[in-house]
Amino acid sequence: MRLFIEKLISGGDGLAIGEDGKKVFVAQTLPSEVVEASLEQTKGGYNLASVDALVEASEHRVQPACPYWGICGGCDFQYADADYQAQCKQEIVVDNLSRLGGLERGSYHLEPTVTGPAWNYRNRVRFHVDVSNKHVGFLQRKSSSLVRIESCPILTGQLNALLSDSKPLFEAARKLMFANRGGKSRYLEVPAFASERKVSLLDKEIDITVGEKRFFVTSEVFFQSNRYLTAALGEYVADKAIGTSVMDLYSGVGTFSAFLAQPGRRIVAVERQKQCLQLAKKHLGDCEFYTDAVEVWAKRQYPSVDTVVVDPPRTGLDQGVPSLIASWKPQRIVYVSCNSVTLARDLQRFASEGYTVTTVRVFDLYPQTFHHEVVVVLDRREN
Ligand SMILES: C[S@@+](CC[C@H](N)C(=O)[O-])C[C@H]1O[C@@H](n2cnc3c(N)ncnc32)[C@H](O)[C@@H]1O
Repeated sequence: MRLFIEKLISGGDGLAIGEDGKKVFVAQTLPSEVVEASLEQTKGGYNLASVDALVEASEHRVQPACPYWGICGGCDFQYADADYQAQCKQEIVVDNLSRLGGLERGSYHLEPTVTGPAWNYRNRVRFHVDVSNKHVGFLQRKSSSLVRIESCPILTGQLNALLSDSKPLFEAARKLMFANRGGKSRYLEVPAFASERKVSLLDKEIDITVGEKRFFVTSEVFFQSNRYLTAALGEYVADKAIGTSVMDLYSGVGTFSAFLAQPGRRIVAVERQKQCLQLAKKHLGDCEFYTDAVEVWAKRQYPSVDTVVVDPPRTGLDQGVPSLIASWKPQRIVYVSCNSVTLARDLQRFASEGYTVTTVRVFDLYPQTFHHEVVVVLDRREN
C-alpha cells in the first residue's frame, strides 16, 4: 500500500491514514514522505506497517552514520539530520501536550529547542557484558541478544576506551556476579559514567565539573548524560525558579539544587535513592536533603515554598503528588520531564489544581534517538 506520512508520534513511528481510514504506524519514516509499505500487524484502533520502498524521501533524510545501525537497539533516529531530529522531537512534544494534555498550541510560550553536538555527547551508559565469551556491547534491536560493539559514536572518548580495552568491564561484571547482583538477564549490565578525565564503574566515586559546579557521582546513581547540555539545563531551571524557598523533588545528587542555590534562598531536596545523599553532602552547601519517596514525604509536609522543581522518572508523578504540591500553594512549578506522554497527563492534573502552563522548552539531550527532555513552567492562577 502507498502511504503519506503526516507526522511522527511518541516513540518515533510515522503516522499515516490507510485507505480504510485507519491509522497506520510506520517505523523509520519522516513527515511528508511517501512510502510503499506492507502491513505487519493489525491492532484494535490502528495497523503497523513496514517500509518496502521510499517513493518520495524527505530532504532531511540522511544515511545513518553508525556501522551498527539497524542491528544495535541503541539509536533509533539516525536517518534524519540532527537539526531536523530536534525539530521533530519538539513537534512530538507540542502534539502530545495538545492531544493528551489539552494544551492548545499558542496558549504558552514555546522557546527554541536547545541543541548541542550530535555525536560523542553521552557520558553515562550501561554496557552489556557476556563473561562466558568476553563480549561487550548492547542489546540487539527488538531482541535480547548481544551485539558486540567495538566503538559507539554517541559515547565520549573515555567510554569508548572501555570498548577497546574491556578488562575493567569484565572485572566489574565479575564483581556483580559474586555479589549476586547480576539480575535475570543472560548478560551482566555494567553501569559506567565518565567525567573529562575519570571513569566510574559500579560504585566508584568520581568528580565532574558542570558549568562552574563540581559534583560527586558514581555510575550507580542518576546523573544527566549529555556532557554538553547539562549546564544549560541546570542554568535554565535555575533561571525559571523564583522566590526565597525552592524545592528540588526527585533531586538525584542535587544537580538542580546546586544551580538553584543562591544567598538567602532555602533549598529542600528530596530523593529516594540512599547513595545520593552521601554524594550530595560533598558538593551541596546549605541544602536540606531528605531521603524518601516524594509521594510519602509530601504527605507529611506543610511547607511554605515559592517554586517547586520536579524531575520524575519516565512514569511521571505519582497520582496524588500534583494535588499535594498544589496544597503548598507555590507560585511556580518547574516540571522537567523525559516523557511528554506522562508529562501531558500530569499537566492536566496541575491544571485542575489551578496551575497554567506559561513556557515550554525542549532540550535535545539524546541526539540520534527519539528521547528528549522537556522543561515546562507553570504558574498559579490568581483567584
Ligand atoms: C530523572 S532523575 C532526576 C535527577 C536529578 N534531577 C538530576 O537532574 O540529576 C529522577 C530521580 O528520581 C529518583 N526517584 C524515582 N522515583 C522517586 C520517588 N518516588 N521519590 C523520590 N525520588 C525518586 C531517582 O532515583 C532519580 O534519581
